[in-house]
Amino acid sequence: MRRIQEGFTSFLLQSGALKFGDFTLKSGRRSPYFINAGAFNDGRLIALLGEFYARTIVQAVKQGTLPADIDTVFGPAYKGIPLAVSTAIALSGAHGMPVGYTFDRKEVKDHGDGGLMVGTQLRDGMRVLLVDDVMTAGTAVRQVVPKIMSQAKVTIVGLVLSVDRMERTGQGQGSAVESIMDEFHFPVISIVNVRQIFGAAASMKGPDGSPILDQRTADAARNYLARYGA
Ligand SMILES: O=P(O)(O)OC[C@H]1O[C@H](OP(=O)(O)OP(=O)(O)O)[C@H](O)[C@@H]1O
Ligand SMILES: O=C(O)c1cc(=O)[nH]c(=O)[nH]1
Repeated sequence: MRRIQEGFTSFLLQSGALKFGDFTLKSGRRSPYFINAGAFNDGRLIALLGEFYARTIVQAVKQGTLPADIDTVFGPAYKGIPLAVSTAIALSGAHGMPVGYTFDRKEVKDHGDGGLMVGTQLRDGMRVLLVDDVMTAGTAVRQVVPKIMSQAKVTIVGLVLSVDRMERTGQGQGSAVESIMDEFHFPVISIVNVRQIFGAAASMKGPDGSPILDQRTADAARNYLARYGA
């Protein structure tokens, strides 16, 4: 797994998906780093991303954390949509795990095909695997789970993320990921977490041989995690 984590950190940096600066998050927190899944904006990058998800899922199936018989991969709109599609392509192709893909509309469509969901329609008894890019406070997941369950009696078998930001949500010490696992009783697996990203990036050099992480960025990240990290 360590090789996946280092490879994925390089991928985040090279694609420009991992940015350093000053970002206001959905939770209102101001973060010195940000993962922008919108940077996976061409066929090669999104195919590579889908392959990282597929390899993580296959590994979790081998370890018994996820079941092998997943019916559909669900990505919450909007940025979850290309994740679900690229993961379904990678699983169904090279990994021999045929699955559907599903995503929600943010608004219900009342003409044509209509409905709230696009792709494989959810039916009672299906096993659904959620994918999303990052988790900070867990709000996106808390919003989408009831939406899924309003469609059919499915089992959500787990959630796979690109990055667990490992942030505390309330006064307690636990992370948002831990709260979601307690609340919904499914495993949450991340390709990489924020501490692994900074651990791997610390020894990486740019094309000109200079360190990827300058001291100021490393200090800002450390301070942010000391304040908000689980
Ligand atoms: O754990 P949380 O605090 O919910 O934060 C993380 C979520 O926020 C972002 O989505 P956003 O709602 O901005 O939607 P988008 O996919 O339409 O950009 C991101 O894609 C995650 O889904
Ligand atoms: O918490 C968020 O809003 C958030 C954090 C992050 O790193 N990336 C993102 O798209 N959203």
